[in-house]
Amino acid sequence: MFVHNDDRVLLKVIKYATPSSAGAECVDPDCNFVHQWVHRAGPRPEIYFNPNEVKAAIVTCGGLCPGLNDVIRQIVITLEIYGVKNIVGISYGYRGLFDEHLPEIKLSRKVVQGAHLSGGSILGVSRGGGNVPDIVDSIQKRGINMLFVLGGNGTHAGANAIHNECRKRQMKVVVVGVPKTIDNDILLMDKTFGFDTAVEEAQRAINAAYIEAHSAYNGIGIVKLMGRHSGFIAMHASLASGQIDVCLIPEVPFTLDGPDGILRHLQNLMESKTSAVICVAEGAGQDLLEKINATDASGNVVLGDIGVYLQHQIKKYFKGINITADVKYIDPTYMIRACRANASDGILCTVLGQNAVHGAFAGFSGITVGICNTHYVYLPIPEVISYARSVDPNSRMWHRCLTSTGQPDFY
Ligand SMILES: Nc1ncnc2c1ncn2[C@@H]1O[C@H](COP(=O)(O)OP(=O)(O)O)[C@@H](O)[C@H]1O
Ligand SMILES: O=P(O)(O)OC[C@H]1O[C@](O)(COP(=O)(O)O)[C@@H](O)[C@@H]1O
Ligand SMILES: [Mg+2]
Repeated sequence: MFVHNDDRVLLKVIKYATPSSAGAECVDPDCNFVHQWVHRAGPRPEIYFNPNEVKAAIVTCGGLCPGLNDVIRQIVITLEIYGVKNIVGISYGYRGLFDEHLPEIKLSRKVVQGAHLSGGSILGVSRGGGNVPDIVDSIQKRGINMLFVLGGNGTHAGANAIHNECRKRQMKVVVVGVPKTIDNDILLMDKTFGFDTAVEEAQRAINAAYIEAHSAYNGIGIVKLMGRHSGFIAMHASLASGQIDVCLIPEVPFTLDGPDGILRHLQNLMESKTSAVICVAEGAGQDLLEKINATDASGNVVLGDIGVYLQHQIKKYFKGINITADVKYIDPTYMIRACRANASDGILCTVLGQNAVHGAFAGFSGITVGICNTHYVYLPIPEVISYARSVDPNSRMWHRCLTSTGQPDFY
């Protein structure tokens, strides 16, 4: 069963009645519906490559994310179904494309069969390094003509630059991305793989913090979750657990001190229910911390530890008002990131991997695959990385989260 090249998927599916409807995005006062669509993903009847002439390479970049191995596995399996025999893995992200000491890893169904049973990436990951012309020289030298790039915003910026350089050199090479970000910060898609697993795994940490807090006299638990600029994991994990009293995300500023601050709210919670659990995203409250003024190898800003800071400030506050408080801090971030994908992400990874290969065989390049309104689509890379997706503080989901925690505005 083939997909027609003119099949389209709508990006927006709500027709708002008025600009005042919750979450309305209207272009005019009547909220007329504007059709915005993207290509439907899937196999085409005509293929652009002779499978015998394909050398496919897969590379995984950036931080780890549950599901990387599932996607690698499915790309390999689907390529073999198309009849491709020359499939390689690139070691340690883009580094494997410029460091000549890192050999290619020969991939086949046999090699990847059980890869999804563990977390991480069988190919390894890395941040930073590499200039695009050197990477494209290496692609040319190795005879790679299909490149599958698994990574986040930075990786996709690299993938797009590689695609443009290949076009400039008139190379018959397709570059297809599969968005990997546990933070779920890629635009235009329902979610990215690994996010669901992260939310699920975070429940274990939240539950531990809850039990500790509820078993202690005036217990306060703090759980820090990933999310550099986007609080999706913290928001969804808080909503899922129903055990969180205060959820803090990068998109919503807060104060600690004063009558509207978090510390006073915690004091009220100790008086009313004798325990509290806080879920904080790593990028939250950075304005309260001393700037580190450093970036990682990829140029991402290094954040201060908001969890440690909160723990310290809460302890100091309760000591100052002479109230006993037992504060416990849990940072499960790397334990979550190293997990294998759950069932729902396993399906997402499988379908994304299959569609990445269909897109490459259709001859599309500079694209990435995603799920949009429950349908699988191909999106142009520049569109999805024009900025990082973040939680809208006016969104219904954030308000649902606030209703669930019962927290006030902290400013
Ligand atoms: N603007 C860019 N152009 C080219 N390559 C980039 C760019 N930004 C990041 N990269 C490369 O992409 C890789 C992954 O980036 P990083 O930010 O660490 O992870 P993520 O892809 O998850 O955002 C790194 O090797 C980095 O050097
Ligand atoms: O310790 P590392 O590798 O820098 O990773 C930490 C970062 O990785 C993430 O989980 C995801 O980041 P990427 O999308 O860039 O891989 C961030 O939330 C976090 O700040
Ligand atoms: Mg990045």
